[in-house]
Amino acid sequence: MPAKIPATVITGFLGAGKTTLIRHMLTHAKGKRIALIINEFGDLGVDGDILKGCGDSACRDEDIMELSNGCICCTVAEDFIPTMEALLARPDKPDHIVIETSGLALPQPLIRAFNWPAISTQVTVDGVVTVVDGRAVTEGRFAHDEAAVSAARDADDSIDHETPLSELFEDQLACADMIVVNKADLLSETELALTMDALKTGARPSVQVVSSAMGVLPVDVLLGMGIGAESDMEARHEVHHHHHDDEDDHDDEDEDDHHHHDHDEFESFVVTLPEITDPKAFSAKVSAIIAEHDILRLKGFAAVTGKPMRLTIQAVGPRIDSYFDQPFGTGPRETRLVVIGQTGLDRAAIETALAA
Ligand SMILES: Nc1nc2c(ncn2[C@@H]2O[C@H](COP(=O)(O)OP(=O)(O)OP(=O)(O)O)[C@@H](O)[C@H]2O)c(=O)[nH]1
Repeated sequence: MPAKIPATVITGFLGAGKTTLIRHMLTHAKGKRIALIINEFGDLGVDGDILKGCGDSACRDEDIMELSNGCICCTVAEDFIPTMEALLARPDKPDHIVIETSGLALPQPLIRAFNWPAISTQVTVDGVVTVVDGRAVTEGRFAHDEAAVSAARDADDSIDHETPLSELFEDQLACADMIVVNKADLLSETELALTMDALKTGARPSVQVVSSAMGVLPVDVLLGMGIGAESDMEARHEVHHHHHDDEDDHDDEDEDDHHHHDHDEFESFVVTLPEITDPKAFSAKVSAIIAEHDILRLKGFAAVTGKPMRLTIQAVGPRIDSYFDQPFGTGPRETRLVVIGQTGLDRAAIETALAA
């Protein structure tokens, strides 16, 4: 039997730094051929675009496969499995497969899909890497106080104290074989140490917790964890159930209902604008709009008058980043931004404010 191809799943909340980490990995995995499957929330393939054309890469553009933008947990059967099968049917097989889940995905159904016969005979899960925005965690953006929650639960089983945000975050952590506390550059040494300790305390004993800035980690640390064993799959499963143990004993179907529900909590839309003239002023305005409308994530590309390069705009919560990344291709010179938030965003007001 030929050796199975190892697959690494990269998960983590919106804007944690998954794409940044993968980009670093692809440009430092010399000699390996990596195939990449991307599932992004929102209708604009920003991540795929950033990863394609990143020059000296272990992944050729044709080895980057983007899943249609549905939620990966709900479309595993229709989308992910056929994509994997197509990849595995190619004559030139990759050395490693990397899957980037959307920041809003619950990774569990995806991980279970590796047990499908057509896949399990050829691919093994090497590890699940959960990327965490160290700054957001330190600021308590996903906070929920573990002790307070369990005390309240003990007092009254029927109370659901978790917001969808913290629940998603915990599910992503529960699946991890390795937790990467990213954005270490935005933390003091003490903050970083405290955050890492807190994550270690909450994780299974075998889980490694490492830190990074801009996703810089040795490729061998990320790929080649060699944790495909059934026992670990079981462990992940159990931790997952543990987090929902307020709802008795549910089977897989219940879980599917459950995350359908989670995904109704979020929405996204794309705003298309003409060229912008003043990137600084535009960034400042975008920041203000994000704060006013409680937008979780905004990203895309802007056309700036007089500049041949397109301006990549990335905002995660209150932080906004912009940089010129590559020339406009053949596409129209326009500004396209994807806006992601919890359901109830005032789309009309956001569009008007951005266009003003
Ligand atoms: N300061 C700092 N910024 C970072 C770091 N890692 C990523 N970023 C920035 O954070 C923003 C989001 O990074 P991405 O890599 O796109 O995050 P992601 O997890 O792929 O985002 P989604 O795909 O939208 O969920 C970008 O502006 C990055 O440049 C880091 O370690 N430090």
